[in-house]
Amino acid sequence: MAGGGDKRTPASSSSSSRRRKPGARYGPGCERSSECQKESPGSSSHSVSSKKSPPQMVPPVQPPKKSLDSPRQIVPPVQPTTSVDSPPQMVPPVQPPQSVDSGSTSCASGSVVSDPFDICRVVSKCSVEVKPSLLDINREKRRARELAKSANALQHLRPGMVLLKNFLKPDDQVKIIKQCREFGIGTGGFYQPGYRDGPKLSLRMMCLGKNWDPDSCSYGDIRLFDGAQPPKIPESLTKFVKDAIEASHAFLKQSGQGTPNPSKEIPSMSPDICIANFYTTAGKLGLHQDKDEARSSLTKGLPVVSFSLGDTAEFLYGDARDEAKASKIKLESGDVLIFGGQSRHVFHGVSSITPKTAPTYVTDEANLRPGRLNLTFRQYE
Ligand SMILES: O=C(O)CCC(=O)C(=O)O
Ligand SMILES: [Fe+2]
Repeated sequence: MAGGGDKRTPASSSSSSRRRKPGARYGPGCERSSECQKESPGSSSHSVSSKKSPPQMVPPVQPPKKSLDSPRQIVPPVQPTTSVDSPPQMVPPVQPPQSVDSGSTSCASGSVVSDPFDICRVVSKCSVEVKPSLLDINREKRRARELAKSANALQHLRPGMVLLKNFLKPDDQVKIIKQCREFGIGTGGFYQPGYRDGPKLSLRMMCLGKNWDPDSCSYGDIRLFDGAQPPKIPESLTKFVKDAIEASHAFLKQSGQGTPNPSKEIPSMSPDICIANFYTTAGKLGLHQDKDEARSSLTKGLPVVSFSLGDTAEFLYGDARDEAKASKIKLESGDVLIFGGQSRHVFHGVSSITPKTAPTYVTDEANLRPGRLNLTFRQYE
């Protein structure tokens, strides 16, 4: 969500300097205000009504303003349920004491509220589940590997934008999910961003490397509401990102793509930020631009590299914040989308998540909850 003031800010208006930037980044303020209420019970353990006044957090310290010249783009806000006068304050995640391993699920009632949010299911000892056989899982893994070699495995969507279908191998997907789960339940892990008296986003977010703050649309070294320092991006993840960029270059070099110098079209980068989003099956993300990284990174067009894991998303992208004009693609588990160079400021968002589309190695080996995990890697400077 380094959506340069243009990303995930919930909508509202206020004259304060910390007013929400409607439509910013994740654009939840506008598009998501109603979505936040729709989480399906199976997909999320939280159900917090936005109508109640949640306990208020210590007001976040105003982070230093970023030196971006480009003005933040404000989208006409869809009226939030919040009081216009009160400055937005982050709502602390509901904090039931919880040890994930000691059981955040109950046999009687299914999963219960837990924070930090666990993106994986805790498999209940007392429920009888019909699991796919190892044979089924292996068949699906084989299919994914074959698809990765097939004709449409790489797609040049527009200058600077490449889609690598099934790029992440099934076993690597499982490892990435498990790794994110560990980070996600630890310090600085997944939380549900929200605002006082306002809707909460129907996604959980966690940052690695640097923290992206939805309120100020800027990066910092610590998470303001709890002082947590985001863990560093592990080398294993960085390697997948570099491999993906190299694969995009090899693809662009191939005859027919007309790109003699692919690293001009998509520059290489060393990620030092990762924003992880977990979408429930009701999750969405409004059209936004990612532009909160430093100006040097943006002007070089250093790409955003996005990993999709779990259920399939309908992903929109285009030149304007206009869903009707946007192109649509499906992002499936294992897909890697890269947008840099001329497409670094492309508008993009997620219009829906299709339930029950995750492969069985994701649901039954990695135990990912129903929904989608998305990781976007960026280089800050
Ligand atoms: O979930 C996705 O595919 C997009 C996420 C995104 O745009 C972001 O984190 O900035
Ligand atoms: Fe984005």
